[in-house]
Amino acid sequence: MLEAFSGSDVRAAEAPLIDAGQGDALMQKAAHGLFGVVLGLLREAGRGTYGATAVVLAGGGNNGADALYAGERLLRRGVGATAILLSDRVHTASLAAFTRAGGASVRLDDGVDPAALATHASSADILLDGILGTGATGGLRGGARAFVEAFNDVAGPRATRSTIVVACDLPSGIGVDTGLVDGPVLAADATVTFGAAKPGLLLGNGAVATGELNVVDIGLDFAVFTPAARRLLDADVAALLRLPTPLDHKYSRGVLGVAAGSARYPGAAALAVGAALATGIGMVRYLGPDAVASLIHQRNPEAVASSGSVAEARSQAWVVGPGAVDDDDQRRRAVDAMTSGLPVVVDAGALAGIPERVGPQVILTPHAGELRQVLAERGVDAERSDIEAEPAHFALRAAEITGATVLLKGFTTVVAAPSGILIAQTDATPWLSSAGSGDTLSGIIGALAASVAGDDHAASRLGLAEEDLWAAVAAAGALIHGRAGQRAARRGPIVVSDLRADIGAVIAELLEERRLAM
Ligand SMILES: NC(=O)C1=CN([C@@H]2O[C@H](COP(=O)(O)OP(=O)(O)OC[C@H]3O[C@@H](n4cnc5c(N)ncnc54)[C@H](OP(=O)(O)O)[C@@H]3O)[C@@H](O)[C@H]2O)[C@@H](O)CC1
Ligand SMILES: Nc1ncnc2c1ncn2[C@@H]1O[C@H](COP(=O)(O)OP(=O)(O)O)[C@@H](O)[C@H]1O
Ligand SMILES: [K+]
Repeated sequence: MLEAFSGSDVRAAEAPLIDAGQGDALMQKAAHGLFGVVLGLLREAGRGTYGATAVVLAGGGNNGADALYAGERLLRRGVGATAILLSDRVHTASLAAFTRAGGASVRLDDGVDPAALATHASSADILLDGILGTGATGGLRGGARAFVEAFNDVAGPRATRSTIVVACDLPSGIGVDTGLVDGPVLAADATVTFGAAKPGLLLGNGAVATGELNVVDIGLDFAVFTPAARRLLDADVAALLRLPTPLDHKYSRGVLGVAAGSARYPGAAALAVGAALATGIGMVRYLGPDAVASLIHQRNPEAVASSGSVAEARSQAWVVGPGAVDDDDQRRRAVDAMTSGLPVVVDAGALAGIPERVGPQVILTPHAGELRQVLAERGVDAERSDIEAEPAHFALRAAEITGATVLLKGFTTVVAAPSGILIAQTDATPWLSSAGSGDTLSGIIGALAASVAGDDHAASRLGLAEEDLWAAVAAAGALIHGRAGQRAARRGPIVVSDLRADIGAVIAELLEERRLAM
């Protein structure tokens, strides 16, 4: 599990080492880690160090010093590096070391055109962003802001620009603890963060600006601190997957009940059932209109269908709501499932009927528009854009008010548990933003919930409290869904109903990694 600690906790973890006179050693470790990642990126781009060019952006704090020391190392390896100083008081010793190694520098002050410096920066192979680190407050200001705006103008969007931007500790322009981007941001191709990840690297637009995340160990001890956000890694998801044993039968492997679909939206139920079955669950029981059951049976004859009640259809977990609108039977089933005490994934149509207070085993899976509605019904007014800007804040708020686990969908999926823990996944591809994609996600999460429902050790295998298991299950579903999307996108644009083969393949890969790690 990747754990992220707030800027103030990182400072507190550094404090004893700095008091012991090791501040400079920490900085050298950070710079060395950054340098190593840059070498790797140059190699990946098919470049050596000789003849390659780098530009170091240095702000007024220690973040600039890390970048300048990394620049010094690059210079000594034959990289042509120059520095752009974006503050009047750049760290003296690191600038001197950079200069001694042969690096020229230019200061952005009155009379210097940011666009000219941006053009210079955008012609380099590597741009090291040492403008702002954990000392950042608010959106970019002053010369730093002018430079980043000019650079983004000149270099164009990340996907098409030629310079590789490497953020030192965090991309300048993101909120360290929130990921909030308020104004321009220097989006990175890779971020090298020191000591531990910061929450802003995992959340919201900050996660988008982070690119590939590398954590460099500089010897800080976080044992007494609580992570402010987490990200599941492959090994965590693999640890949740349940392998069938010779003693298993279809019921012991977990049965998922699905009360989804309606005369108006039959397809959503077929997608949720298909995705659940693709995870390798023991059985899916479908409850809903006969016409929807027939559609499901065209692709999944193994689904067991009826028009009965939740109490009659014995299951270990439920999915309710996808495609279920204007259908009183489905509405009743959704409420029965949510009050049954069993884990239940609540999506789309069922989000409008959540009882006032539920437990963390109830997993809500809204997109920002649906979360806006859930909050509005409980007296919290927020615009959809507010929720998109600060997804973690609003997901936590909804979890606190309802008592449910809340998974907020988007490029970055944020999961908030009522206990206050946050898990954020960035495994998806924008190709997944298509109709029916969320129905698939609920099927995957529901199947995982059914298969871990009887596993008393699942939470502790991940180092989590029992009550937070459902947040991990939801996040694991998001990882599998996102990864399946990435796999499918290699073939071309995604057709959601074709994702099921990729879901199975992703699970096979995760299980294989687990086998190799044992
Ligand atoms: N401590 C350690 O031992 C280690 C720390 N390490 C490194 O130190 C970094 C933290 O360094 P830091 O505390 O110096 O803060 P940092 O982010 O570089 O700069 C803050 C300066 O920026 C300015 N500023 C602030 N907000 C702004 C804005 N929105 N827009 C524009 N300017 C803004 C503000 O100036 P002001 O505006 O207040 O005059 C302030 O002076 C950390 O991320 C890591 O890289 C590693 O080496 C490992 C060891
Ligand atoms: N920009 C994006 N990049 C990656 N994934 C996205 C993006 N936007 C949405 N998604 C994912 O696509 C799915 C959309 O779900 P949802 O909005 O409920 O669609 P539907 O109800 O049509 O199935 C979610 O899993 C969400 O995380
Ligand atoms: K930075």
